[in-house]
Amino acid sequence: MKLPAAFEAKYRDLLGDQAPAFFAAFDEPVEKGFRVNPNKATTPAMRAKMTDRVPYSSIGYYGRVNGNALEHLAGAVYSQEPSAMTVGEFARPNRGERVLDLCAAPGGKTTHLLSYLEQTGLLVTNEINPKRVTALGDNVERYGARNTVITNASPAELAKELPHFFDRILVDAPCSGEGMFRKDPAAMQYWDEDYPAACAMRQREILTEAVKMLKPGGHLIYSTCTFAPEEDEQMMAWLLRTYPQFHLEDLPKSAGMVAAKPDWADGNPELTRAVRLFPHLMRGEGHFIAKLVYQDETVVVKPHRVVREKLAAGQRQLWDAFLQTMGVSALPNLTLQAHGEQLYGVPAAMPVTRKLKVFRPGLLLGTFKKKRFEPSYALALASDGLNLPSITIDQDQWRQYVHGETFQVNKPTGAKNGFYVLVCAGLPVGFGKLVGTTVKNFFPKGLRFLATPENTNL
Ligand SMILES: C[S@@+](CC[C@H](N)C(=O)[O-])C[C@H]1O[C@@H](n2cnc3c(N)ncnc32)[C@H](O)[C@@H]1O
Repeated sequence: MKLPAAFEAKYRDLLGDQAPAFFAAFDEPVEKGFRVNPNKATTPAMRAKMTDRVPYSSIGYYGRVNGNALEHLAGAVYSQEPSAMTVGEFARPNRGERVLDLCAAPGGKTTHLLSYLEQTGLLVTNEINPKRVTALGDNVERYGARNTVITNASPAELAKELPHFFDRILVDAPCSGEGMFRKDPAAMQYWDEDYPAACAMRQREILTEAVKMLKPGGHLIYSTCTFAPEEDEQMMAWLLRTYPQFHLEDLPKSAGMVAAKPDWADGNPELTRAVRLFPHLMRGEGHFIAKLVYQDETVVVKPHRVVREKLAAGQRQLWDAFLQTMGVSALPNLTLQAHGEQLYGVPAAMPVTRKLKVFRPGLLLGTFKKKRFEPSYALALASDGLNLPSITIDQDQWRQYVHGETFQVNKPTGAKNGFYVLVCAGLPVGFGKLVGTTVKNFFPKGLRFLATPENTNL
């Protein structure tokens, strides 16, 4: 692979006798990987693929999955390059925590964090770029999150609204992308020898805002997919010098990971606690990860006001009537908020914000039509554990469903006409409306495609 000459010269110098192996790795094939979602069912097709486990992740595997397969569309698997899985593993949140993913699209790390939050606590997942936030929304929807708010804000805008609020913040920083040259050679187009320094300036701005949002005792996880010391060791050295309240926590180095290199920055030995991933030393692309703990006794954390319910009396009646047909009295840990005709369930832990650009204030529950409530696709995908009425369909019926067709089912004994979550191989795949033995199709029009056994094979 033809690498930029200045890149080669830089790393020949930095890596010394390791340089030939490093450059040779650029001509090796890229490792593919996928994660399974522990909050969803595991299908037989998944089990057949879960043979070569990524050693540092209990939910990660080497191998490739098909984006059109049932398991992907229903959020049971997520395609992710194996090295990128280290970030979610080192960032691993505890149940109930308030977590911020500050640079989140398209959502690889966000879906990983969701796997460990198990629908508890709060995940605020943010993407500054309005064009990229849609993909983040799609992945959060597929993963079936009920504890997530998606914002489309700058780090400074978020920091104004949510000071010292989070237990854990992930900054998966925009970077010079050198670690992705092998996987995505187009990344080289943007690169010149000054690019890492320009990226570092932006990373310092992002980190300056991120530190304002951590609770004392909270954790900050910083990651890049570049080899550039300016954005890796030097960024962490700058942070430790600027904010003495931060300390690096030691990350275990396994499966070919190596310690970060103090002599590529200011010599601070603490930097060895961070991790570097080199493609010539492990099965994956280039990454850098550091985990910091914030210890500051002087910070006064002000209480945050939680979001209140907001919906008109008529809307409340329609929602209650819908819940009654579903046989449940309420959905746990969600505050109802109508935005026009759309009803959202806002995670109960979400505080009031005033000037934040919010892309999704929570889980979209559905839409108020004239005299009825129509449940959303997102609610069906997030329905694991909610005990909503369901109808089991087979793979042929699922293919008809994603193509937008109506289809026939064996009516479950005593089943009334109305909305049902359709479940295929244990996975909720969307709503259907049962009328007699016919299922009317509520699969989103924009997602429909002609599915065959071949093109939907996992
Ligand atoms: C490495 S990517 C994130 C990948 C994502 N975490 C994932 O795992 O799928 C970095 C993201 O930072 C965003 N970004 C760019 N400039 C930013 C800024 N000034 N503040 C915050 N995020 C920024 C980019 O739009 C991009 O989506």
